[in-house]
Amino acid sequence: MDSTMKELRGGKTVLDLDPKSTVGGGVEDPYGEDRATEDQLVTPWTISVASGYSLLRDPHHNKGLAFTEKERDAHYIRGLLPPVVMSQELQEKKLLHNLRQYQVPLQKYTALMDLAERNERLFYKLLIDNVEELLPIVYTPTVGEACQKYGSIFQRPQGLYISLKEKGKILEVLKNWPERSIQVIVVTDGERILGLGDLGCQGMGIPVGKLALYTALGGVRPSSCLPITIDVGTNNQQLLDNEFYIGLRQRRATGKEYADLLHEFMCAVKQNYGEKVLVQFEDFANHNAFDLLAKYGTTHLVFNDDIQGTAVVVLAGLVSALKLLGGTLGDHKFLFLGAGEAGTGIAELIALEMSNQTKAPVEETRKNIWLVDSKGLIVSSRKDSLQHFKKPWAHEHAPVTTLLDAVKAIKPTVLIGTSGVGGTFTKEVVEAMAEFNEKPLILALSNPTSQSECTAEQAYTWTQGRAIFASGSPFDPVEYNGKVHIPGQSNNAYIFPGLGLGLVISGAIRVQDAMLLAASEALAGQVTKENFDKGMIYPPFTNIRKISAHIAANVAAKAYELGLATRLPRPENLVKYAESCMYTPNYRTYR
Ligand SMILES: O=C([O-])CC(=O)C(=O)O
Ligand SMILES: [Mg+2]
Repeated sequence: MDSTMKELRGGKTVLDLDPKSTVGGGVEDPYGEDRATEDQLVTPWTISVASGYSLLRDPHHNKGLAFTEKERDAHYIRGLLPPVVMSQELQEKKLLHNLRQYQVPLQKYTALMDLAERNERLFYKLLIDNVEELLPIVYTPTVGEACQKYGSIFQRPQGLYISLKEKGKILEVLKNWPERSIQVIVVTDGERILGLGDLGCQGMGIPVGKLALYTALGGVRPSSCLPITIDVGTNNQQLLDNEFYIGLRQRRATGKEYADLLHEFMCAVKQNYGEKVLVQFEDFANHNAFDLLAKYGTTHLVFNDDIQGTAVVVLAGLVSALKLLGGTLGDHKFLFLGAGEAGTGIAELIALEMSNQTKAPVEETRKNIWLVDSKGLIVSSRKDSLQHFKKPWAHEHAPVTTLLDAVKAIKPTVLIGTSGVGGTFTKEVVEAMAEFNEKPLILALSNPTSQSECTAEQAYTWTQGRAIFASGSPFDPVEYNGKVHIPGQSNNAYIFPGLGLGLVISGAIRVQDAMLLAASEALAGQVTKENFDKGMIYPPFTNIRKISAHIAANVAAKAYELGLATRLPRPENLVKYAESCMYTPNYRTYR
């Protein structure tokens, strides 16, 4: 096989396999070097490094104590390590043991980020093998606290920072990133980090966390992932006053200045990486998120995780909840608290799916869905003063100012919280839901845990154990009246890794609603009878790589059907193909 020379930072050279090997009946394999076959693990690439010292400090190649005697001789490592040779499994066991000694989640977070910086494969092996335990550390909720304290805990940059200072030079900045074949970018401007508000440049923890999940949960190769934070300032005065703040010390640029920087960024991304690179918008504020998605949705491969990813995971949860509740989507009535990205995004996807099922126009199916924002129920008399994304939901109704009154007036079967404000599903609200629903479906989706509209325990207690409950952030199982209830985690982490993998392996060039529905259907299809018997509406995260492969396959199939896939010919068995493309973190043998 061909080899290519790659310059390592510090002037060392590594011989690497050409990542564009051809596999699977002539289909160009986007993952090349990272296919998970046994063959690959025992007859791996050729690597020759001028200095063993630099090999030990390169997180992509470092294996620490797992370097074998032969490798220590061949790659100038002898003496640079203690004599013992340790297996990856034993290294993993040791790390897990050490992590469990920390009482504070943020300490676990920094320990895991240090590991990623030191030994990437061990980091991913640990994360994949212990996903349920470590997801709340690397991701929501701990990542939220990490962003709040990012300036203080900052050690090394983990992604690309593009600030107003880089205006006119964004293409050059992209070229400074050491990897060239980027397939997925997650970008934030930090203005609405989870439900925590404007964290400015410190929002970087979010793209880093999301992309760690792209690799661990979706099998996208780490070197193909690029976290980016766009810094246009922050309106968070506490951060501006904090001496350790890492971002621009100015208030947010808006209007043309903002739009121009974003436009330069989007153009530079396409110019540098081509049209098949996926750009995932993450945690932008409402007033930019919808506009960016609309503006670039027709020219770039873009996806908004908060509008679309959250919608897909919630729709999947609703479809599987129907197995417990009975009826069709059209038989249910939905009430949202929160009419921003997540609220209106979910509402629109539900209305679309209802319309597909009943053939009624979407203008009709929307009428089963009601939204409450900070000023009360969204009704037609408020139309003039509403932001454009709220207008489709302004139905005929007398004004209602509180959530409790809205619940009493609308009598929803499903209550969905996307408000970003913790504790807003009060006892009265939840009890009202339980009054006219045998099994009230309650989704408290705001993140992190502190912003959840109610806790799992509250939902089960206030409904005498009758609620079907899921939340954005994880909650432990709750015992009520001798029965254990397992809350679902309705988080877009179920979706974006598989959806992104599907886009990448099919070479898709656009995201369309039909692909979102395909992703949702695939997730709902992964909930087993055993899960339903336990009252679960989502499968456990332990199976997430298999789930992601099914989501990827369904999304890719839809991309081919719509003529949006460029990777030809279409592989016959897309699930198998998706699985075969997934990155595995096991060490390779270096010859
Ligand atoms: O990051 C998460 O856990 C889910 C999400 O996108 C958000 O809350 O903004
Ligand atoms: Mg988000």
